[in-house]
Amino acid sequence: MIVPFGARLAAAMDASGPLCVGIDPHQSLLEAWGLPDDASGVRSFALRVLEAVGGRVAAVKPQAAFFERHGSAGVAVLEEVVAAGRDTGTLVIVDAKRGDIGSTMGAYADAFLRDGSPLAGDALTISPYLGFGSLDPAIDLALSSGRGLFVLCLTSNKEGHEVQHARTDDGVTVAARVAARAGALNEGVEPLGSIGLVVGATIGDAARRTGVDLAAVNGPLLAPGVGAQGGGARELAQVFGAARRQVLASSSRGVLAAGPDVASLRAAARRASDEAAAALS
Ligand SMILES: O=C(O)c1cc(=O)[nH]c(=O)n1[C@@H]1O[C@H](COP(=O)(O)O)[C@@H](O)[C@H]1O
Repeated sequence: MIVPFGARLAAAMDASGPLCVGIDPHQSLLEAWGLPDDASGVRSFALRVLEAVGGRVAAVKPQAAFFERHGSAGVAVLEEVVAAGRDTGTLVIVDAKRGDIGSTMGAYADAFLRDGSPLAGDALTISPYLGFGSLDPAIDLALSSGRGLFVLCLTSNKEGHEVQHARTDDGVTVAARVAARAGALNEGVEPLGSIGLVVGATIGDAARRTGVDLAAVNGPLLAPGVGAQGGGARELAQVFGAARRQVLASSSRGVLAAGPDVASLRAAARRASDEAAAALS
């Protein structure tokens, strides 16, 4: 029986706390860890993070760009990391932020969401800014394979408002429309739907200002921006309010800066997870 991603994530957050550790092998971090800026360095880095946090946090999120910048050898490492992450029992969210017209989106869906594909983790980040309907092939495949999606809604970067806060002909903001479409797909699903949103921990009161009803999404809310971008306990509580139980706080550099020592990385992840749990309880 296929257990949907939303149910698997809810169980993982209950068991391990509401933290996702981003695996972002920045050039500067590789250097700080004494690793070469090539695919072998990225491999050592990512496997070290998995050794530290695999099976101990709800999810990990390898950021595809940092693997892709090393070409096919880097992509092969991403495939290895997706498999190794899943082997630890921790959910793997592949952060590739894909988005394209529907027919091409079908090919991305095959790559990142189809059983047997080496790049398919448990969930994928995707962009709805070619129109929410363009995501249909990914939504169909995610739901039929027990995987999840995190659709960019209110992102943590300062430029996101240009598109996300814009109002459509009927006066509804783009972000509110994205959230409503995700909510419709998750309607009535217990304990949590599988079509999540990305809502940055740094957005302040933007959900209220844009008319986004986060609780009504009834799906997971991936909250990057924790740690290095300034999101902390106060920000998480402020941004998410009544939707707190849906939040998966995500930190990359905030945890990774504690490396390369495994015990230090593990302790940093524990602290971040405990802080997020306290802020979201
Ligand atoms: O989808 C994401 O994960 C994401 C969305 C967003 O709005 N903001 C954001 O920072 N991210 C990702 O989250 C990670 C943040 O890294 P740190 O700032 O080091 O914690 C990066 O991999 C970003 O690409």
